[in-house]
Amino acid sequence: MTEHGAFQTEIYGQFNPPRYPTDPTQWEALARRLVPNGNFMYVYGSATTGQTYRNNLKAFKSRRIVPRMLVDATTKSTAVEILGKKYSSPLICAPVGVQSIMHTEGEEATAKACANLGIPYILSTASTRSIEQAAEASGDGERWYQLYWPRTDEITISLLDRAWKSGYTTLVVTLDTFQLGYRPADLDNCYLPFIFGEGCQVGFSDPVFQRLYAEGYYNDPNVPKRGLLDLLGRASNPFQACKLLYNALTIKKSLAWVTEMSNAKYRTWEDLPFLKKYWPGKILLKGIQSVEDAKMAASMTGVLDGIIVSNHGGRQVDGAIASLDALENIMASDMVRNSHLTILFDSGIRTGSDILKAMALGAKGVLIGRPMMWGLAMGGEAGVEHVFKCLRADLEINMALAGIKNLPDISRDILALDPVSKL
Ligand SMILES: Cc1cc2nc3c(=O)[nH]c(=O)nc-3n(C[C@H](O)[C@H](O)[C@H](O)COP(=O)(O)O)c2cc1C
Ligand SMILES: O=C(O)C(=O)c1ccccc1
Repeated sequence: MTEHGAFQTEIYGQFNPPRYPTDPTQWEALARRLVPNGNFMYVYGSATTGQTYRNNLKAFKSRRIVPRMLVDATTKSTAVEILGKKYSSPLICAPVGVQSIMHTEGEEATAKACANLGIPYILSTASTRSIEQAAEASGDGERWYQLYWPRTDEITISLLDRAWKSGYTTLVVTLDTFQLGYRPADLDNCYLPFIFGEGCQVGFSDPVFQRLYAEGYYNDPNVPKRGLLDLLGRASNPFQACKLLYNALTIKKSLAWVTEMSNAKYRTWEDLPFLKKYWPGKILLKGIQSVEDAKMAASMTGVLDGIIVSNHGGRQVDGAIASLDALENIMASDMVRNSHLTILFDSGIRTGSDILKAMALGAKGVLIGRPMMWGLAMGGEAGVEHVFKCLRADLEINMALAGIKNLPDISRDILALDPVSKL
């Protein structure tokens, strides 16, 4: 556990200027300059008009912290307990796919940064590293596995088995992305990394997927087979022929894996006990926004351990409720508040005071998405570490200045609605 003010000294006790900006509002602009435009836009982008994304941020701005004075804050601590384990801060790394588009070290860099700081790392099913590679990078660190629930049960069982054997302790089942949202930036840029196998490593390294693929399980009898000569005949030189052949082979395999990953649409609440049967650890549902769904989750004692209130960073439903508003609604339910569920939150967290606001509304921990990716773009492992260190110092300092001694004591009484935004 960290001592009083430890995160603040981590940032202030430096004799040289920091390598990366400490202002959270500068990370995105820096990342924009550092990576190719298509890659940047994939991470930055959101659904259709971007209104859900903007609403996520606005929901934070419309709530203001009302600081209390003459509170003895000498024992201030950002420590929290999540799912029965103690952590020095409520920060959690969000599951983010295709991290190689931000930095060549991809998920390995993020996993190492999290392990160095004692922050739970969540590996996405859409990763550019296998379950085992990411586990090795995460070492002794706490790690969770995010599931895009495959269509084929045998593959689901294989993924769960690999993850458990590789030391992942908690399963995060993402429900809101059984297909990608309508994302104009990627459509205009023709940007879809998975088609070329980027982000398919969890599947490509899976023995069951490999076997099924080799057995022709994914061959669609309705699609006429295009002959090899027909394909190669379209190339104007041998180099292009090799490229066409390579792409055709990868695209076929990628499409097979993407089909596997895009099938949560067939799942209902009744299917959840299946996961419990094959997963000995804790299970969280990610992507809950409605009070009704939160209540459903609360009724599933013995199967579910918690929910992550999230709208996927505004990337899925355009015009959806801001995630912070959803959290407030959900926490107003007595049934949810008094249930066994651990409530986590994401979508729109950019600063330490945002973390305070989400916790004041009832979150026990918060997932950081895009800011972590900007850190990855800025400097790989060191960049991700920097972003997390800044966020937790910012949290610690604002907490003390607002008169909050311990995060578990925080309540919504410290919040006021911004009168301007209500106009
Ligand atoms: C580039 C990108 C890829 C993502 N990939 C996944 C994923 O594979 N699985 C998942 O559950 N969530 C995924 N998410 C959603 C994040 O886990 C998280 O919900 C979201 O980024 C939070 O919003 P924020 O970016 O405003 O912090 C992704 C988000 C981004 C930006
Ligand atoms: O882009 C995303 O938001 C996302 O969740 C995802 C889904 C599949 C592959 C890669 C990322």
